[in-house]
Amino acid sequence: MKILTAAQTRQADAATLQAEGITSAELMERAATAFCEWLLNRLPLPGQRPIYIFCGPGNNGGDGLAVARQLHEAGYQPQVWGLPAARPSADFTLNRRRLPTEVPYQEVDAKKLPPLPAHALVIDALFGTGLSRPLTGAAATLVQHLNQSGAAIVAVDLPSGLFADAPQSPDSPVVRAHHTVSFELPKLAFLLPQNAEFVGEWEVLPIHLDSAFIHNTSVDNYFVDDNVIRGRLPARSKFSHKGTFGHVLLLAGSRGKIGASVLAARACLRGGVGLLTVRIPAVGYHIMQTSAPEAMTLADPATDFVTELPDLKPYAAIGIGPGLGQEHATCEVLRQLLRKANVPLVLDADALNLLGANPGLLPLLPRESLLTPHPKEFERLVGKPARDDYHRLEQLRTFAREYKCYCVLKGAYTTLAAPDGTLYFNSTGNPGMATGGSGDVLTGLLLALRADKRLSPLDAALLGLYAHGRAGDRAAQQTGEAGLVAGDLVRFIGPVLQELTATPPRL
Ligand SMILES: NC(=O)C1=CN([C@@H]2O[C@H](COP(=O)(O)OP(=O)(O)OC[C@H]3O[C@@H](n4cnc5c(N)ncnc54)[C@H](O)[C@@H]3O)[C@@H](O)[C@H]2O)[C@H](O)CC1
Ligand SMILES: [K+]
Repeated sequence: MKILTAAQTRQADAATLQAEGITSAELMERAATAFCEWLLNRLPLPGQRPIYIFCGPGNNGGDGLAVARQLHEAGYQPQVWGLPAARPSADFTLNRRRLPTEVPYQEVDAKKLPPLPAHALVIDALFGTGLSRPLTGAAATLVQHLNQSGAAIVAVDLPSGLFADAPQSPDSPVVRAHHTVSFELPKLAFLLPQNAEFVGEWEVLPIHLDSAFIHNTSVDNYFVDDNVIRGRLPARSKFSHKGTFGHVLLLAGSRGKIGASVLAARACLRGGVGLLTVRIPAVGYHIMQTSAPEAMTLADPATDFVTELPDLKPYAAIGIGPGLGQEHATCEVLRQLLRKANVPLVLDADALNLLGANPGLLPLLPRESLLTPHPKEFERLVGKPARDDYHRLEQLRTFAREYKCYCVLKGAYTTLAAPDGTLYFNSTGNPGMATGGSGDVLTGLLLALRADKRLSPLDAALLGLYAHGRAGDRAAQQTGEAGLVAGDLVRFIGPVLQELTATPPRL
């Protein structure tokens, strides 16, 4: 799914009006109908809960007025409050006129704001994608009043005061919505941790914007949901053999962190790899052989950490990092690997910390390497903290472009940057996955998919991130979020990959 900017959303509206030959008021009616359908499925019967609709002067306010009319038609008695405005939009004015006389419409007076009972439902239709500057004056006072009311707030399209795709100034008030109900495509603002307190739970309802326009519009950001991923994994041919799915090498583990290498190895095996060899310090030899008997184990001459790079010839892809430690000798192994490897690399955890501590190694990264930092590791990689979440995304884009790599920033909506700077936001996963070892599982899974020659590097990465999150969602259904441990994810990799596999066309 594409993520459009506010400007592109306006263009999509215009393209839709032209392609369908409808008026902007008709499109607004469609948005209001979708919103009301969503709301009516959740509202108690009329009369049980007071509904307040706050409308701004633009088309977001116009949506609010159309919603008020439709709720009235459904038997509810909303109160509408409008911000005083010198030049309301044409569709606001039209819907103001269409508002039945039984629906009270009052102008907001910042000095005498309406009292809001805590059990009220507030619909925030003050500002949407047309917000052009931080809120001040009556609008700012009203937003603070709504936030302090304790009422449940549902925002139309965007919480008022929040920009769709840019940071807001820290002193500008923003509505703290419990739900944000938007139209057609998600907005970048919904996906950033710094906006979570304003956006609440979010939903995107279809209003059938012109699909040709959306198809032809190039964007910097994508949201990766089930529709994008399902069927991306080709079915296995009846005649495939273990060579088809590649022989991979995993360099991992150090004394006290052998578990990380075991989790990565198990995930790699469940990810469908043909053959797996693990390079591990001698202390981990027996552990690996018993915990992952399907893997071949190459013990390092050193007991506690990896000190020697094995012959790389047999391998279709190589992973390095889980539990690796940051010894000097291990850093030399990484340096040699970066110099010698001519197959896809997956780098995680201590391999990234070593890169961060030795930035001279970064230019050695082979093209299309896949790196999987969490925000702290990413900060070490780029060498400076981000000002905010938007700035971090720009750092991520720049990093991927500069080193021609795929770089994953792990977290809620884990974000993949491709070498051309495009960002892909993953939609699966849950807070239960914020637990030690879940990154090691991701590394193993990505390594298996990266070795699968049938998948492009982009597809391998997108599929791996999506499947990892979905395995986490399945696991959490059984264990609860708090009870989830990384090993639980491994069990669900197989079934999840099966679900995402392409099915042959029906006869
Ligand atoms: N495709 C869709 O998703 C559809 C969306 N619709 C709704 O339309 C709004 C966007 O409407 P627009 O008129 O462009 O903008 P707003 O209503 O958000 O606000 C514009 C209005 O507000 C003034 N303004 C801007 N910033 C401030 C400020 N800081 N303080 C005071 N006033 C401000 C500006 O001058 C304008 O007067 C979208 O979000 C959807 O809700 C359509 O209904 C259908 C299709
Ligand atoms: K709004």
